[in-house]
Amino acid sequence: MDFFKLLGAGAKFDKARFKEDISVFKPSKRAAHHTVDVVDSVPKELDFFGDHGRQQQQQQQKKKTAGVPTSQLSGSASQYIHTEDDHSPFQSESEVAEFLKKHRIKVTGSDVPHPVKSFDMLCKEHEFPAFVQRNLQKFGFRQPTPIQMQAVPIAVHRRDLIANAPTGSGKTLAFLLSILHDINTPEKEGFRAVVVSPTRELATQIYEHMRNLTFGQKVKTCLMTKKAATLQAEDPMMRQRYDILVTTPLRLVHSIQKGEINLKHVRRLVLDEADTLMEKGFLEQVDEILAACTSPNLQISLFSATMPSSDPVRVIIGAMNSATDTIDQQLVYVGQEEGKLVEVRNMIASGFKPPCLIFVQSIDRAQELFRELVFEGINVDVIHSDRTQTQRNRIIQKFRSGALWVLICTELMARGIDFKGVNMVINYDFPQSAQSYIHRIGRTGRAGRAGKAITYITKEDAPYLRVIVNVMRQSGCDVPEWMLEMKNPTNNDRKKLKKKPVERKDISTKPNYAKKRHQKKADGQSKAKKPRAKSDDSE
Ligand SMILES: Nc1ncnc2c1ncn2[C@@H]1O[C@H](COP(=O)(O)OP(=O)(O)OP(=O)(O)O)[C@@H](O)[C@H]1O
Repeated sequence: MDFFKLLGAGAKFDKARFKEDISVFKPSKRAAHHTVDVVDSVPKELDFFGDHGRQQQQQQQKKKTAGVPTSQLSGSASQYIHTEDDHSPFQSESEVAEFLKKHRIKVTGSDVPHPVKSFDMLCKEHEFPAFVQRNLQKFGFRQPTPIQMQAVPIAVHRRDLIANAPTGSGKTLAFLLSILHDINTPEKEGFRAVVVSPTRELATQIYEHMRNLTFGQKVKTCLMTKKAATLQAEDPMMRQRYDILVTTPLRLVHSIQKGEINLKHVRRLVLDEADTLMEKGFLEQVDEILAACTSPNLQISLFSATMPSSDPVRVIIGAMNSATDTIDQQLVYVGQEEGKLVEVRNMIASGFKPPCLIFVQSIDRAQELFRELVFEGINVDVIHSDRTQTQRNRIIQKFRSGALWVLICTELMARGIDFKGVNMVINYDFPQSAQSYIHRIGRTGRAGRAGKAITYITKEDAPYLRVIVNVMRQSGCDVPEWMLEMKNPTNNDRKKLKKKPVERKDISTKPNYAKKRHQKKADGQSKAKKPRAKSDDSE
């Protein structure tokens, strides 16, 4: 059977150019004789639907809408933000069940509080202070997204919570509102709420969001930077001035270890991108933070777009991963490593719609790609954890303002960062896990906007391709049948990939002799360079 005849939307394979590679993608014998159960093959923690039925429904729906421009699909922005005509309290449990179904909200746990239909209902029923509703209006939040409808009422009832909702679906506002319900006036007893997030960029974004929500109020939020930590260490009275802390784990652990911070009054702890924070490296730090939060009233909330299965009250927002309908996901086979540069250059030459984020798997590769693209006549820069904080802040600000068209980045930028208008994400290097894929492509298609995600595949990536294909299929993308017949990587393969990325040739169009000369020079310089410090960032 010629599997490549079956190529459909979502995958680009130049059969003439790569004819020798076709065998790499031949299906496993086992798979070729079975109907593939897509839901089964998606990692358990990402199977948010848990029902194959919806999967098929989605595929049928997709077929019906084939050919319709992405921007017209399912009302785009309305994917998360539905305007409810009826704001009256729920009359019966069956009405609640219907509402949850309509908004694709799944809740597990006992005695779960009802969702709310609007911010008005939320603020009235749960007695939020008046400024919250005022500031929601002021900053343009008219109608809650599904995660906000359900997670906030749960949290205000002082329940521990695990919340899974797609990238760009408003999780930040959900946990900030839950904190503000409890902590909305200054009490001068030090931090009473802590939000932990894996990167400084994300922490800054959360801090700014909270500043907007508390606009005009005396309740104070502190972003734990090096400077803030030093100031608070020098003057312990400073610590009493703040009520809410937003921090990265390592920064907070430093302060705890030096005895510069007291978390005994903390009664709300939020872990954002919680699955990352539960991974080795961060977990030890999170343990230490938990040990320092000694209040018997401590309430913990975990938020992420990807999360392993476990128990407490759990809210799952149905759109499985990221902006299901709003991200047009494509795979492009490029053969060898060199094929990627050809693709990127073609894209630039043929005109593309910036802003665009390009993900690579290491800092070295980010720099290499930058050196290649800097002469292409586009505004491009590169961000990773070896750049200074000032540089990182400036680059993000430039990218946000549109002054930068292309931003090359490492995994550092994969999570949480809210660039509203990103039109395209390119996975220049194949992501190391389904989770990484979901978060990376989730930088586009946010809050209902349309976006495009392109993933380059080389021969070396073929054994792992199914990981992404499963996610694509589960989010309703058209995936050619032959891809679904490919072998699933074993759990060991997955673990291996997660630990160490695929080895790749340098990104370079320089001839070999020039590379050697350059390498000699670089070796000489690196002897003088000090080793890279371990940072908070997840790379
Ligand atoms: N109720 C709302 N109405 C309108 N816009 C909203 C609403 N809630 C959030 N947004 C906007 O949606 C965007 C995405 O929100 P947010 O960054 O919280 O997503 P997220 O779910 O945390 O995504 P990720 O998993 O990628 O971190 C933000 O620009 C935010 O301001």
